[in-house]
Amino acid sequence: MKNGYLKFEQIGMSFRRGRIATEVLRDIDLTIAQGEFVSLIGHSGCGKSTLLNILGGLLKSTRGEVFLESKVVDEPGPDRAIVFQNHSLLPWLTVYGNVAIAVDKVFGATKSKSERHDWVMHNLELVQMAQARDKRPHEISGGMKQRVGIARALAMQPKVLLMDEPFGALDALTRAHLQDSVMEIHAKLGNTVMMITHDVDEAVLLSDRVVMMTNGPSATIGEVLTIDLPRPRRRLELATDPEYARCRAAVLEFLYARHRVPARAAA
Ligand SMILES: Nc1ncnc2c1ncn2[C@@H]1O[C@H](COP(=O)(O)OP(=O)(O)OP(=O)(O)O)[C@@H](O)[C@H]1O
Repeated sequence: MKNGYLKFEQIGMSFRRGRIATEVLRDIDLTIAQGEFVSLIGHSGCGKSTLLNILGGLLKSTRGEVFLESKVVDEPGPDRAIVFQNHSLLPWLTVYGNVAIAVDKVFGATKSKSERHDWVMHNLELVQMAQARDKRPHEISGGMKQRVGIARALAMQPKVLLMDEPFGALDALTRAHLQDSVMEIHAKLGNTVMMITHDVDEAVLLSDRVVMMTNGPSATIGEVLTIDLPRPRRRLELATDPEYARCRAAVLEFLYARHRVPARAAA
């Protein structure tokens, strides 16, 4: 595991509306090792998506830089694939076609047609969606759509997988299945992952570290909690694990005692 693989250095972000600038993020310093799974948690509106979009190259920070393998991130690229909360599949393409379009774009010049086909199928198998290859998005469930979105992102072989509340729109059971799949895939491939979540259990279950953000405006990193639970992690066993309970309590304490949403804090 290489240290300092991904670095946020003194990131600040302000949005300007007319003559008024609002500072959303300030002084974000974070170093992520290769293969690490990091979750970002914080109250709504604190700037989690803004930070992820800066890493994705979709937004340019007003201060500071992001470095991936020592190179400045300043535009979107296939080395940082994003999975959004609401799948962004193309409705007119099949499950296969939705993954193939990304594979053709990234590997069109380096892999043959049959290699690309095998690679699409390999990634659909990783998320258990190979059987549904000929279906279109409207014919499959929300959880299945998210699986295809994850397959498409993984198929790009990104250096970093960015996930913005990837399971937020799913029911609890589907969510649990997908969390297990993501843990298995992470164990198999060793991807570096940065995931936004609002779910404390999800953050503790999946992550090597949980990055907790203070409330906005001018949000920053309040605390970083290392989750020292051995892998593979099994949710049923963890339910009674004292270290799991300690980590969970630490995140809850940060969010609901020390950084309550302003409206409630004032109440
Ligand atoms: N393009 C933009 N222009 C102006 N303000 C923006 C823009 N994007 C985000 N903001 C503001 O920045 C703040 C942070 O937004 P962001 O979406 O990053 O928060 P978040 O923590 O991801 O929220 P949530 O958990 O609700 O998704 C909000 O106040 C939002 O209104």
